Formats: sequence, structure tokens, C-alpha cells
Amino acid sequence: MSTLTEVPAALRAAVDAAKERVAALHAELPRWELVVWTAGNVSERVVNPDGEDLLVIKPSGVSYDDITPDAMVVCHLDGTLVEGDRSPSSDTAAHAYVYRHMPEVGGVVHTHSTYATAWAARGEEIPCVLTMMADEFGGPVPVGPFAIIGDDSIGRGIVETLRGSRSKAVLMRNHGPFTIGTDARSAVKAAVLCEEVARAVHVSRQLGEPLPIAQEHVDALYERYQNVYGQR
Ligand SMILES: O=C(CO)[C@@H](O)[C@H](O)COP(=O)(O)O
Repeated sequence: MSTLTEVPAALRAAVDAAKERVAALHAELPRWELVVWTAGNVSERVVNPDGEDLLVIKPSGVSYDDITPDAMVVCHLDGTLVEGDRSPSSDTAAHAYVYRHMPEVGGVVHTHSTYATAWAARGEEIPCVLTMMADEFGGPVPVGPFAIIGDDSIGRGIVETLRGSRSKAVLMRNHGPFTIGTDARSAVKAAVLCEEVARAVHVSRQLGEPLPIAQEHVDALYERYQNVYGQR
């Protein structure tokens, strides 16, 4: 068992709060039917004002029914374990790479949701043909490169695809969707919406060719949804 010791009370509290949030958000993955068995993970950055940031993520291969705040593991942003008694998720190095190279990102999610993964298997981006896509992703959902699992290859693919993009989702080729957000909740939301638009555009294509949305309308929809929609 590794334990985070002798840290300021504020950092301890921030880690514990992140464990609560990340554990609860893992329950959203099966609830929205984005995962089977243990095939998906959520992480959140813990900002450390006095040193290096940390991340909270689930342990590898643990059933969603068994995920509790205490089961969460804490890692440095090089992926090494700081606190927890189980091995971190096999995608920890990928999440950590994203946090190291995209300081604006506070949450990362990976699922194997069926429709998004089907697009990933074909290596085809999801074209921006729905207002929901313009709202959430600001354009198409792009495809990232094929990358092996376990080191930071996936993270490099995510960063090279999403840096400079408005999309919060990338379809890693032959693998599945990874999403980012300002926190873990917003990354989970992006995962839910990514699957929804992957499904809707797939169904639309069974009926014929979906119609593109003019770029000026994509820009206006994105601006409204990001800055006006909902409660301010
Ligand atoms: O894509 C992969 C590996 O193929 C992973 O996302 C697993 O499906 C979930 O791994 P853990 O988070 O349980 O290690």
C-alpha cells in the first residue's frame, strides 16, 4: 500500500474530493452503456499549487460495482503510483501524458462505446452533420493514430490530434474514443455525447448521405453552446 504522506491539508482534501468524484463518475460509464466489463476509465487532475500536479484514476481491471473512493489510486503525472494498493489503470500513462502536455485539461475518459469504436475501427472521422456535434465538438470528431496500449503512445496520439482542435473527443484508430474536459465530469459528458453522435450519424448514413452544416453555422452553434447555453 502506497500512501500520500506529509502533504498540506489542502492537497489531502483535494485528493480525497477527486477520489469521490472520480469514483462516482465511473458509475456513469455503465449507466450510459459506454462500457462492457471493465473496459473504460475516468481520471481527474489534482492541482497542486505547491508542486507537481497529481491524477486520480481507477485501478486496472476492477469491476465498476467495486469502485469506491477508497479503491481509487493516485499517480504522479509520469504515471507512477503515489497512493493506493492496486495497479493503476492500464491507460494511466496515456492520461498522464495528456495532463503533462495539455495544462488546460482537468479530466480524461476512455471507453469502448460501440458506435464510436466502430468509427475508430474504420479510421473514419465523424463528420459534423448534427447541431449537437457543432455544440459540443465544434466540428468533426477526428481520428487519432494507431497506438499500442500501456505506455504513453496513446497519450501522444491524443495530444497530437486534439491540440489546437475544438473537439473534446478523438477516435483512436482500431481502439476507441478518448475524451478530455476541464474536469472529469465534462470529459464524461463528452464521452456520452461522442457515442450519441456516432450512433446518430451512423443511422443517418443508412438512410442516405447526411448533409454537412456550413462552417459559419458550426462556429455560431459552438459559440452559443460553449458560452450561453445552460446556467451561467
Ligand atoms: O483499452 C484498454 C485495454 O485494451 C483499457 O481501456 C481497458 O479496457 C480498461 O483497462 P483498465 O482501466 O481496467 O486497466
